[in-house]
Amino acid sequence: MTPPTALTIAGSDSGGGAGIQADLRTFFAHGVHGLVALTAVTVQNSLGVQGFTEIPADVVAAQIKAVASDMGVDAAKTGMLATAEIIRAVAKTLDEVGGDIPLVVDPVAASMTGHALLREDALEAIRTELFPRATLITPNLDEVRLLTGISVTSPASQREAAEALLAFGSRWVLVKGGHMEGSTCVDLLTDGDAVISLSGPRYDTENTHGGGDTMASAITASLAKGASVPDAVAAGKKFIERCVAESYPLGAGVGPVSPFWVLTD
Ligand SMILES: Nc1ncnc2c1ncn2[C@@H]1O[C@H](COP(=O)(O)OP(=O)(O)OP(=O)(O)O)[C@@H](O)[C@H]1O
Ligand SMILES: Cc1ncc(CO)c(N)n1
Repeated sequence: MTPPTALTIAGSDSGGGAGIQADLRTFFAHGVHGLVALTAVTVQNSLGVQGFTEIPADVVAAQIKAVASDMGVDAAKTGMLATAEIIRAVAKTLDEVGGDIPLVVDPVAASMTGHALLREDALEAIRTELFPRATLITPNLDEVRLLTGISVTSPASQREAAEALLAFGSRWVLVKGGHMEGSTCVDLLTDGDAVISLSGPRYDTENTHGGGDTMASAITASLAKGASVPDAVAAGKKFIERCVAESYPLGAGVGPVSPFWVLTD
């Protein structure tokens, strides 16, 4: 039987733990066929990002059109978009191929080691071009600070930030709390009416490379299967928790989260 399809519009991680590699293995783990529009090639390992080169914006647009026109896209997500030009091309192309495709925008600005994955003017383009088209945006706390100026340190400031982000026009906002202090990891999901707090244990591991990408692509896979946003996010939270719990060391730096448990569960 033909499985649902999910499109990732994102960069390649040569280390295999983040970017399109994380997205494709997460789609596979959900029984969803992954489609790819590659935006950039990063030179990256467990120690960080050594550099990247972007794909021409018209080639990014052509990849989206090629798969959407022939195979169909049940849900899409964006990760590393690299430049404002690529962001504008992605927004325009998504409008052309079907504005009603559920879209998860993970506003990737930097790797977890702090290396920029976005040229300087591009975060503003994500905010103005993609957020209004998004079903859900999934910023981490660094991205929240860059986008709103709010430093999230408490449940109250997490909620304040979520409301400020909603004003940029996405249907739903998920403020991820992976970088907050404490023995639990609390993510906050809201559409302005519903406010849903998703809390889980914080696992004691350094190996969280690809965690944000894996969570956003798990949510996208559930949306591709027809789940509602709250159900897709709740399932994504369970999925990423297990992937963090089973993460493994690889290289001298930060190892990746792992979806391999689905093969033996
Ligand atoms: N140590 C941990 N234990 C359990 N869950 C975690 C841990 N770290 C992060 N998470 C969860 O993983 C998901 C991703 O969160 P996080 O805030 O780390 O995203 P991110 O910063 O975008 O990821 P990345 O590390 O890939 O940049 C969230 O649901 C968060 O609660
Ligand atoms: C290609 C790529 N996309 C996203 C991230 C963020 O995890 C990364 N490190 N590399």
